Amino acid sequence: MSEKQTPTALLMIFGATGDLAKRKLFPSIYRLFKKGKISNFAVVGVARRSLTNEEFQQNVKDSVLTFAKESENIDEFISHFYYHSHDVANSTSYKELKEIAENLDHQYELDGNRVFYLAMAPEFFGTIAEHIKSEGLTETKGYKRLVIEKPFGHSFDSAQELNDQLRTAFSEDEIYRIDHYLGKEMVQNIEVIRFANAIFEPLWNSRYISNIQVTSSEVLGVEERGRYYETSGALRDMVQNHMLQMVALLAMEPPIRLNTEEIRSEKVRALRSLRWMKKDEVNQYFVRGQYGKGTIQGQEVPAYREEAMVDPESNTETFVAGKLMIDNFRWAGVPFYIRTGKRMDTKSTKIVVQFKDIPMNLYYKSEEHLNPNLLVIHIQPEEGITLMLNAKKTGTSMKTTTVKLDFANKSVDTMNTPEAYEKLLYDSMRGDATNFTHWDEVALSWKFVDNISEVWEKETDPTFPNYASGTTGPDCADELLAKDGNFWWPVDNLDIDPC
Ligand SMILES: NC(=O)C1=CN([C@@H]2O[C@H](COP(=O)(O)OP(=O)(O)OC[C@H]3O[C@@H](n4cnc5c(N)ncnc54)[C@H](OP(=O)(O)O)[C@@H]3O)[C@@H](O)[C@H]2O)C=CC1
Ligand SMILES: O=C1O[C@H](COP(=O)(O)O)[C@@H](O)[C@H](O)[C@H]1O
Repeated sequence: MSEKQTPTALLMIFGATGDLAKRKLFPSIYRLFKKGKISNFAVVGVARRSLTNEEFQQNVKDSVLTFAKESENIDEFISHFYYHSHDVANSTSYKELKEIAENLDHQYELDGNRVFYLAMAPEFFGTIAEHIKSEGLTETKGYKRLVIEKPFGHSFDSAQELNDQLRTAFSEDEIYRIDHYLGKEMVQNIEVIRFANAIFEPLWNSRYISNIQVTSSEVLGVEERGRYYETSGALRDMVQNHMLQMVALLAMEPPIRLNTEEIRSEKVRALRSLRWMKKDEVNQYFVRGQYGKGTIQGQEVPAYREEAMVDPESNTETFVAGKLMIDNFRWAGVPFYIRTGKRMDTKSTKIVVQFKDIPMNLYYKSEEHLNPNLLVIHIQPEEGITLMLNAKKTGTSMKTTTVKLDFANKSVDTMNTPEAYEKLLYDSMRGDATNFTHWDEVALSWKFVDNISEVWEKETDPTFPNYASGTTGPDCADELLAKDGNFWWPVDNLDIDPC
């Protein structure tokens, strides 16, 4: 697992003038530097446009000041940054990069350790990896690792093709596939909540749990990503990766050791247990939606079909809800409900574990309504855990009331936070691949999602747009749970009645 607590490495960022580098990567590297987690390091930014080292360093500085909002030792920090103007298809340019890498290796005593971070459009991933290998950048006495952004393919077949290309240059244990949800504090906490608490693990099965709900709702629309989103939709954009990863962590068996291989192998087993749907069953288990216009925080927002670079008759889903069944001994009969959507009423990612009702109502009082116990894991924007219990109302009567036990972690940004990238970058530099997705997980997730998209791509949904922006999504999502006698627990305020 962790190789070294203060790793030394040359970080080569392909796509260093892009949005991800500016908003997430530079502020994250800065935080690692500021906390003293890295000191012997150098960064080579690689992108198409022509920039001097000084101009690039100024960009990095601006990004840190804007997104990390800090400036301590900033000039020392940016002195570690270098720039190389480069076209991904140009072999000569990789030779120049090799020379730069060797010089920096020597100058910063980096032991030949190299992390290649691909923060570029996915169509370039394979070409870059092949050139890195063919032009000798992987010939180094230290480690070589490839960190790769999403999306990892568009289907199982394209993901496999990409994987084969990457594997010509890097072995599986050198490939770090980013799923930024795995860097989130409370997603990493799922295992600890489950396996470090005697009060949960014995109950974590079909005897005591009625259903588990995982919601990731966003207020933002597709913004300027219409072109990408039209080919992706919520199913590929969120379900194939983040949602299934959270389900795998909730459903997996306790690993025999808390190391990368054992955790991954349990996640793979959980994904392998997902019930396979026949084509004519897909719409019984999964429903979709597309946002229409609406009002969010007092502002009118356009419908998805009116967004830039979106087909005015688009059939792309911006919302997905699904019922996953995990056909193994532990979970037989327990639905895992997932939902994710854009332009919803709240930005929130939450997991609600609903326990089964107790076998008798308190003292057989039929008029007394008892709420089920709930364990709520708040992933974002607030981070924490809530346990909903029943207790006696204060006073002389024996009436019950629901009480909340709350633990709140420090609140972080409402967005895809740099903290997640900070942890993942650090892990990639010190060789801990636990919170990255193994090819086996990617392959299983794609096969599951392909089965759904193959059905949806053949059927235009005549109800689109079927939810107004600023709402909790389409009615079909509520009907999906109502068929089972269940309902979605609200994600913004658990004190109110279920939605
Ligand atoms: N932005 C985000 O928040 C997130 C992004 N991602 C993923 O990260 C990756 C990068 O996204 P993002 O930063 O938004 O993309 P951008 O479009 O903002 O940046 C693209 C980068 O690629 C460079 N580039 C483009 N063509 C070439 C080429 N032929 N040769 C060399 N460099 C080239 C650009 O350089 P130049 O500008 O000089 O042309 C630029 O640095 C994508 O895979 C995306 O899916 C994942 C999660 C979130
Ligand atoms: O990967 C993605 O995630 C973001 C949501 O991330 P979050 O950390 O803000 O929950 C989503 O907006 C984007 O479409 C998707 O590509």
